[in-house]
Amino acid sequence: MVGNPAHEQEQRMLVVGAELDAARSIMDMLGFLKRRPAFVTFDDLADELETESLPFSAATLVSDGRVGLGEHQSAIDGLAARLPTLLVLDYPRGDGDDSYRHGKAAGFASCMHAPIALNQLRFELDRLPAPRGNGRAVRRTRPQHTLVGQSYPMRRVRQLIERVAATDASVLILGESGTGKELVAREVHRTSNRAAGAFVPLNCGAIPRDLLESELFGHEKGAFTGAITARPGRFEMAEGGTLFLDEIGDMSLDMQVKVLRVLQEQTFERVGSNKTLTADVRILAATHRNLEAEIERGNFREDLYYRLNVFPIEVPPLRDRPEDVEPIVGSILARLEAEDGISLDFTDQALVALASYRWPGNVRELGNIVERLRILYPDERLDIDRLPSRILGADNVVLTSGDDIRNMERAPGDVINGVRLTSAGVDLRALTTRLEVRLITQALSLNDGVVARAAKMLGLRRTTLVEKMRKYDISSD
Ligand SMILES: Nc1ncnc2c1ncn2[C@@H]1O[C@H](COP(=O)(O)OP(=O)(O)OP(=O)(O)O)[C@@H](O)[C@H]1O
Repeated sequence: MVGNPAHEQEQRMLVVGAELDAARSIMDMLGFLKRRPAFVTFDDLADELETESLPFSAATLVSDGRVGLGEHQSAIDGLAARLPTLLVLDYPRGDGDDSYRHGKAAGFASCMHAPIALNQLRFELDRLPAPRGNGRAVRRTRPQHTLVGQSYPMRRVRQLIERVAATDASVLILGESGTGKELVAREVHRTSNRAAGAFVPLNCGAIPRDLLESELFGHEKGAFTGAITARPGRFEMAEGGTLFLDEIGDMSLDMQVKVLRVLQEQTFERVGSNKTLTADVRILAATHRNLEAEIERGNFREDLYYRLNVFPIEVPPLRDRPEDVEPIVGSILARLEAEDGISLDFTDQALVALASYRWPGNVRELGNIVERLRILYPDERLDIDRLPSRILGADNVVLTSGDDIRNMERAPGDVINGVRLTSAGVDLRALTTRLEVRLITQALSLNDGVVARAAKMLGLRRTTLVEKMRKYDISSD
């Protein structure tokens, strides 16, 4: 299935521009993203469109300001009607507003201002819709990198996104690593009135301390050793759009002061310059750290915390929304299959096992496991015995379905019907202990630590539960 020629054709991208040089950097990025770009000038576009079935899945149109979009209007309209088209405006913001308005009217799938970051382009490409009725180029709908899951906690997250998107408020996105904080940030941007501007992410924890300042604010030529040319920073790149400061908890105190100033005064300077620039940028920040604890430890500024925390969104860990596991697996499989044609399926038992696992690495860990299984078992339907041992380990009890848990009162025996022993075997004592500990802890927390009520819920005498709590060192608070 890999390398299916029809599929390769699906991935081709037509790039339209005034001349090849103007489109060079976007062509390079598209090549890197395996979109097999083919270039055509505005002048030749009409001829290209004569072909009955275009061998492309999408198009990118680069307007560098010298050729206004209006000049080739009918060809461009024809293109946008046949292929989902990404519009790249490669000239200073403000100059091309008319062309941009025209661009919207011509029905472009998306519009971005240069300079464009690779991951920004990848994200936009993932969101492009399928080609419209173009014969040969019709393909499966490409599922996108979007927030999947209809569990109550995720519906709540979506409600919060909806509520805050329309405002310009700063948002602090909290949650464990891999829960989808960046996706939440992208969703806020996508649904905000800054959506036509850039979404510029920056992982503050991944950039060495001494480079972070110039990464954020840019620098002038000669500002420090190695600053051979002047460079804009992320604030400038995000002008009119959104800057996503990931892992803000890892930012040093002196950088926190500088970010706070932009939040308060909307101004900053490039490193090595005393010219003050203004920033029309919405800030979204995320962290897996407990910032209040970091404030107490003196690692995070309280004033910045309150500035950022205008609207907090907490993304729940995957173990708190097991019903999302199956749809997320489905969406990951569909997306990857659209990319390389390899399919994979799971039996119901395997899906239940995946949903019962604790997922310490959250959705990222789930995605990695699914990707690995596709490589190991392409085009197979996987049962429970194909899953990694840690998923079937003593930490995990496999239940037949969520309904069985809810029906426990009526048919307690059903809960264990789905437990399956694999050839790897199991440490029964450890498994039983963990099951006991888990159910006791849950019963206590569901009953606000009231032991008598928890005991009733577990069908135990109070004294027996107290004994077990002592044995396993479980406290009631
Ligand atoms: N609800 C979801 N539906 C589909 N995919 C998801 C969902 N949540 C997360 N993902 C995927 O999981 C991976 C990790 O998500 P993301 O990078 O947004 O997490 P994060 O919380 O920002 O992680 P970190 O704290 O490590 O930066 C990404 O590949 C993302 O596409």
